[in-house]
Amino acid sequence: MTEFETVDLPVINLHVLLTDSSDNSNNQDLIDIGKQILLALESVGAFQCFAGSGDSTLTDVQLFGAADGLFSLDESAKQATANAAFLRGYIGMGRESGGAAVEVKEGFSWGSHSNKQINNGNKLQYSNVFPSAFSSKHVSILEEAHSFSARVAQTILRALSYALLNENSAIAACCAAPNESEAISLSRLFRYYPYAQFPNNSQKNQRVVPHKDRIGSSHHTDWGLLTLIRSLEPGLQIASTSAVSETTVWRTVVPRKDCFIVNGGDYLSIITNGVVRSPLHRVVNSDSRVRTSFVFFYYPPFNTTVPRDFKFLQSDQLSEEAFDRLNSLSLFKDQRDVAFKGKANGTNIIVENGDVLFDLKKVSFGQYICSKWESVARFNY
Ligand SMILES: O=C(O)CCC(=O)C(=O)O
Ligand SMILES: [Fe+2]
Repeated sequence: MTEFETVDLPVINLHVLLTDSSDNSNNQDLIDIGKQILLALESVGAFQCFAGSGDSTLTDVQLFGAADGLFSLDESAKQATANAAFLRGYIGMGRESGGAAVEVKEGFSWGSHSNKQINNGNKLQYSNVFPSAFSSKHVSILEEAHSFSARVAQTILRALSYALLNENSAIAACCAAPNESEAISLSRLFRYYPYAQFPNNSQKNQRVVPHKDRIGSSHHTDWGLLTLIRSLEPGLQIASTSAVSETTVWRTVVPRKDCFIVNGGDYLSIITNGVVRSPLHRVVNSDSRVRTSFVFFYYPPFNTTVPRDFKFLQSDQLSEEAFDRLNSLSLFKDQRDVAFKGKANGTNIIVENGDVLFDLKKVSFGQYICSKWESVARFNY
C-alpha cells in the first residue's frame, strides 16, 4: 500500500465537561475547552477527543467487541435486517457509495433506543432493527454508544457556542432540542476489507485502480453538525485542500486509544459562515488488514431550517476562500450514481448545472438529509 503522510490532530479532553452539566457562562472549563475546540475546527476542521474514563463512557473494548459480534454473524442473519427500514440495519458490500468508486465495506446503521416508530413522515426517527441472533448485551452497548455520542456532541457544541461569543445564536438554535437531535442522529459500524475482496467481475480485463475504482469511503464532507468516529486502525484521511485537485495531499489520522475523532460537518460550517471547517476526507483500505470503525452523525432537529440571518451564497459577505470552501461541500453536491446525474429527483433536490442546490427556504434539514441518504445508495453491484 502507498505510504501516506500522517496528520497530527489536536487532542482535547472533554471529560470535565461531561461530568459537570452546569450551563454557566462563567464556567472557566467551558470557555477554555470551547476555545480549543474553536481553534481546531477553524484550522483543520477536526480533532481527537477524550471523553473520559469510568462507568458512563464508551470503551474501545466494548464497542469493537460488539462490532465483532455483529459482523461475524451469518450473512443471512445480517441480510435479514438489510431492507427492514430506512437507515436501519445491514448494508452489504458495495451497497453504498458517495462517488463512482465501489466502496469495499459492509456496514450497519442504528439510532436512538427510545425511537419507537416513524414520526410524522420523519423517516430518520425509527426504531432499531438488530439481527435476532445478535446478543442483547451487544445491543445495549451499541444503543448506549449512540446516546453517549449524542451527549459528547452536544457538549462540544455547547463549548463551541461559548467560544464563538456573538456567533453562538445559530448554534444555540440547533442545540435547543437535544432529544430531537439525538432521535434523528445516526450511528453506524463499518468494516472495511482489502480491495481484492471486491474484484472486477463485469469488466474482467480492466485493471482496478486502488483508491480510485475501489475505496473504503469516497472523498466527501459530512452533511450534519458534527461527526464522531472511533477506530483502532488508521485508514481515515483528511485532504489538504477543500476540493480534490492535483495538489491535494491525503494525510492519515492515527486514532488514539479511547478517543473520538471529531469532524466539523457541512451544516455547522454553513451556520458559522464558514468559520468552522467541514474537512474533505475519505477512507482507504489496507491490502492485508480489515478495519472496523464506529461513526456517529450528529444532526440538528428534523425541522431545522437555516437561520434567517444566513449569509451563504451572498459571496460579498464571505471571503473568496470561505465562499469556495462552502460551495464545495458534499451537502450541495449531487452524489447519485452517474446514471442519475443532472436529473431532478422528487421535490427535495434542486439540480443546477449538474450540482445539487439546497433550497434553503423550503426544505427542512431532515427532509433534505433523507434525500441525501437516498442519493448514496447503490444497487447495481
Ligand atoms: O470510517 C471512518 O473512519 C469514516 C467514515 C466516514 O467518513 C463516513 O462514513 O462519513
Ligand atoms: Fe465522513
